[in-house]
Amino acid sequence: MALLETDGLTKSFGGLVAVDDVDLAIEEGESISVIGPNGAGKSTLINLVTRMLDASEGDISFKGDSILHDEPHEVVQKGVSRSFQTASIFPELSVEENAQIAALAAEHGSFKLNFLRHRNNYGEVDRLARRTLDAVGLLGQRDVAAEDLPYGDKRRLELGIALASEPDLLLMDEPTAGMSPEETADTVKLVEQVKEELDLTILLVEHDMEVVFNVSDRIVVLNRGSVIAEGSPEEVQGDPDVQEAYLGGVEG
Ligand SMILES: Nc1ncnc2c1ncn2[C@@H]1O[C@H](COP(=O)(O)OP(=O)(O)OP(=O)(O)O)[C@@H](O)[C@H]1O
Repeated sequence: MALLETDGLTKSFGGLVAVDDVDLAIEEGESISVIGPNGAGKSTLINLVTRMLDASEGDISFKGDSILHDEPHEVVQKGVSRSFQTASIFPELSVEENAQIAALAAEHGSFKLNFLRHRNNYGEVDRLARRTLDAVGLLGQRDVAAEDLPYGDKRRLELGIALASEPDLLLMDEPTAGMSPEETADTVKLVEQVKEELDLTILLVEHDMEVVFNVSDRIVVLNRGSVIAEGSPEEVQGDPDVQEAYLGGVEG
């Protein structure tokens, strides 16, 4: 059984079909990248999986159960987390407080605002926050205000916040956007390290092909909402439909 599966997943915005009949199966432990020219539907696909958007048609299942009608926080609690391209950091709070809030938020739904249990469980929140900061290499900066972190470390904190819910599946939307080549290389290393350490399955949306080819077991290529190719980095690279889609993207 695949960890995440989409079946005929479709999202229309008025007349525009942003995601068109997409069947995707991500096995546990895989690193998959979704690539495609601008407007191909990559972000929409992630927004459907995290339940930020309602699907028009089709189904999404996680660990074998449909999550099509779940609330976004329920999906997080089931083990799907998203990092990057979200304003998840509280700038004035310390690095550790940011991680604690993320760990608390992840528990929130399951405790149904039962504050007493929250309090009893504070040790667990604390443990999770520290484990997360350790995994992203920020434990030594736990007392620093988040806004005072250098850019690369802020991105590390964003990753830490996503990991505080102890996900099985980590969705990453352009994790290296705006980074220098060194920061990009560091991020790739970090992602691979946390994947190993925390046993993650990864779905990556990324424009930087070097990053994609470095971290992916398998690549899915979207164009105008549809999957036009799927395979290993080598297979996808040599695919004429993929080259055509990218050239078309540049011209259009
Ligand atoms: N909320 C929305 N309302 C209307 N149209 C939308 C909405 N969100 C996305 N679209 C359209 O859906 C299509 C797919 O957009 P999406 O952002 O998913 O593409 P993308 O592959 O992530 O692009 P990029 O690489 O530029 O981020 C685009 O044509 C876009 O204009």
